Amino acid sequence: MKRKYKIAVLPGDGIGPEIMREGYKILNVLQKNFCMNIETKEYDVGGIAIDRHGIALPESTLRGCENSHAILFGAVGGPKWENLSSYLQPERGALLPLRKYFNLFANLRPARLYSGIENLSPLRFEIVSRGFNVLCVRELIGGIYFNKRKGTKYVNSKKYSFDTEMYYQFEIERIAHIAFKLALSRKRNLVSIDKANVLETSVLWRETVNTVSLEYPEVNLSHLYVDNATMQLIKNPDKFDVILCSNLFGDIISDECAIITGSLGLLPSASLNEAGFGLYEPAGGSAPDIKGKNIANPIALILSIGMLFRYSFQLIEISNIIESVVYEVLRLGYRTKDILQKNNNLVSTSEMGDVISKFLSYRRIQ
Ligand SMILES: NC(=O)c1ccc[n+]([C@@H]2O[C@H](COP(=O)([O-])OP(=O)(O)OC[C@H]3O[C@@H](n4cnc5c(N)ncnc54)[C@H](O)[C@@H]3O)[C@@H](O)[C@H]2O)c1
Ligand SMILES: CC(C)[C@H](C(=O)O)[C@@H](O)C(=O)O
Ligand SMILES: [Mg+2]
Repeated sequence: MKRKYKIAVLPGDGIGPEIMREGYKILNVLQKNFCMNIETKEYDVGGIAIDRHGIALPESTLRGCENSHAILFGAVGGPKWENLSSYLQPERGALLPLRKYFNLFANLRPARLYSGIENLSPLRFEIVSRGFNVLCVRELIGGIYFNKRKGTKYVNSKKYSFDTEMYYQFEIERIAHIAFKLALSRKRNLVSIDKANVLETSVLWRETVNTVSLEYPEVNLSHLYVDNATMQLIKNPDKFDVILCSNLFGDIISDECAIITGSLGLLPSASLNEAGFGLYEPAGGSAPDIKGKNIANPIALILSIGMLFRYSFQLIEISNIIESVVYEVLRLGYRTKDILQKNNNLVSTSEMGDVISKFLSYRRIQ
């Protein structure tokens, strides 16, 4: 009997449902043309869940995710829910708890500028023609995002707020091992990013990454302060291979990596736990500014499906095919508005999904 692949689909808010529609087209092609037994079940999450169930992460959604082999996530958040108490909002009420609940500490965000489509980048051709192929490895369930010592208080009637950055050594160790292992399968070049000239957590981060590095003598490790790293990425993007960051620094650095490749709408992500269970989502958000216009780029979501097949189902060939079809379509000049250049063929969200699924349907597993 064919293995059944059960995917919990959480479209969410804003452009989430729009790009997810294109994701379904890809899954349908895999089902029909690649004879895969894929079962999808959709659940509410984020603002839409607040509207329908009163909370951003309903029990039914959590149970649905638990009963699946992987989670495919669109995006959450938007102006409609911004005035709720912060812990009830879609981001802090659903996305962060989902990451924590499933222990998804390893966030992989691969950003790549393929040759022939360097013009997608806002950087000068002479810089990007040297190449850009980076895997951002972000710690996802620790640090300043999750520490409970946070809040807003008054002292002598002066209002203040605080958040606390804190890392256990084991949290740094486990994400460092992931980054080193991934570096072994790439160019063996790892840059760890911190702010060890100022922050205690970064001193521990650097010390721990150095200790872990002793187990990976084949990997060339270097450290950069985060301010310098943001600059070096723009100046010498080709010098990076794997980047290791804390939760907050990884959030920022990964958006920078995305725009080096042309758009946030191109950056996929996988968030994994020790057992390999994963949540897959575009690195970008619900993009309220372009919601409902059929102009959002569905590629980050489609590449996230590719990552899902790679990391949760170990179907590497399927994942490679999805990736290569996406880059073929881009090379042929099909572009959504966010990455449109002169002489390109402007397509809508749904047309991009149609083109990619059509090209995918011509492919076969060897
Ligand atoms: N994973 C998530 O669910 C997630 C991630 C980031 C932000 N958010 C939420 O999304 C909302 C908007 O946040 P923001 O505006 O800071 O970030 P955003 O990522 O939604 O948008 C930033 C910019 O990138 C563009 N963009 C993003 N994805 C795109 C795509 N697929 N195609 C074309 N352009 C795209 C947007 O139009 C916008 O100009 C907030 O509520 C935020 O908290 C959610
Ligand atoms: C929406 C937000 C909580 C989230 C994060 O900060 O992790 C997003 O920006 C991301 O990059 O996945
Ligand atoms: Mg982000």
